[in-house]
Amino acid sequence: MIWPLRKARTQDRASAESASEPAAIPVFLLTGFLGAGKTTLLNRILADPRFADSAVVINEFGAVSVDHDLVRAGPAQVTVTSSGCLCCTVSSDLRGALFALQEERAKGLGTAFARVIVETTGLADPAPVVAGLIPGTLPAFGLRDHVVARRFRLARVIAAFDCEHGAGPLEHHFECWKQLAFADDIVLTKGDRAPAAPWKAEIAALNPSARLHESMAPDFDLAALLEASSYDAATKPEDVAGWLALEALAQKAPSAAPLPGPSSAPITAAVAMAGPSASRHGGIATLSLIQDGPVDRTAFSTFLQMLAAAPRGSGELLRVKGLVAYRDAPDRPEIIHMVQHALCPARPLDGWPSDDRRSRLVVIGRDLREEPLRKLFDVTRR
Ligand SMILES: Nc1nc2c(ncn2[C@@H]2O[C@H](COP(=O)(O)OP(=O)(O)OP(=O)(O)O)[C@@H](O)[C@H]2O)c(=O)[nH]1
Repeated sequence: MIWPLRKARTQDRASAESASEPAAIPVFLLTGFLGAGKTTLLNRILADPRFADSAVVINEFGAVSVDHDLVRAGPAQVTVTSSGCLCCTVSSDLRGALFALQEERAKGLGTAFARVIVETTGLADPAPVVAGLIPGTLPAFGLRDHVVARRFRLARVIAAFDCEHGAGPLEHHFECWKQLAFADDIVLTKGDRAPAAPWKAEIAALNPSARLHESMAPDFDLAALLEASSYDAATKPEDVAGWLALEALAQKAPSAAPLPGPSSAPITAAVAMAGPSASRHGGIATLSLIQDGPVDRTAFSTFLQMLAAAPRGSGELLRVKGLVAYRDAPDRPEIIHMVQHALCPARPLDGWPSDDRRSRLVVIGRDLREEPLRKLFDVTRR
């Protein structure tokens, strides 16, 4: 007789608490290597009325902002973190962004949202980001982190994998491998450019628990990616628990420094990822190329072709993205994408997406030679 009564009282208290405490907002981490198709997937999600009530956190690095101009956010609230790569600044940037979203929500400001989608940079190591979102894994700093831990929960990790250009990153960039290992869902992209089938066995062996989707498949439903759940590291490949434990150790140590990435090559390009990012992403740097006004169409096309044809000895080119306007159409900028050395079709816009009307490109690569690149780009202004 006593136990049922006690149980009932405990349940009463629990339900009273849950009535006063709003349910934690699910956070979906969207990851995948440079150019894998994260922003494309995010734009698809944001264009779907079922997910219009999403807030978005975008991480960009480099001296010039490009990424958030490529997101077609619609009514979604977009927060940009830009002090470094998310995996190196998770404690400050991501938790800070979530706290700010929560504060606005509490004050009734901003657009109401039912979930948060965080798009990481393509080089992000998912371990610190996931660790930062699982309460108790990384140290909490003050009220902010306790609020974030209570009000948000990591729901799913979604990784995009590029069937066309994925081989190089998977072989040479450990981040790519790790992004797949942490994922609940892996979206195979660019199935229109290269078949997805040959990748399935390899990816399933890497992460047997992940659900595989093909972004071009007629039955691909975005709702499957964004379903309510709680991230469970225990269901992932064994290494995942080890990487999370290492993050916790590294951050709890008094001289906490980010764990280095697999490469320790020196940074040579101009805008190397600042501060701690440099040690995690050793050797990979971002270079920003900016023209205040529109550029010459022919000269710019030559510039891109030369970049695409650049021999391996001139550095490892991983990604080029940006917004460029031509002199003959200064109010209709075009979105430029290159994934590794492959130029993607440019997408013209009806107008500038923000007040920043500079033609600007971000070039990401390893051991890029800055001077020749800048000189080549300067020609586009003449
Ligand atoms: N043909 C084709 N192109 C795609 C597909 N998905 C993405 N792309 C193109 O690939 C390029 C890179 O796509 P993004 O969505 O910007 O890739 P991302 O992962 O956000 O890239 P980062 O910002 O560098 O991390 C763009 O030109 C896209 O249009 C796809 O399924 N098929």
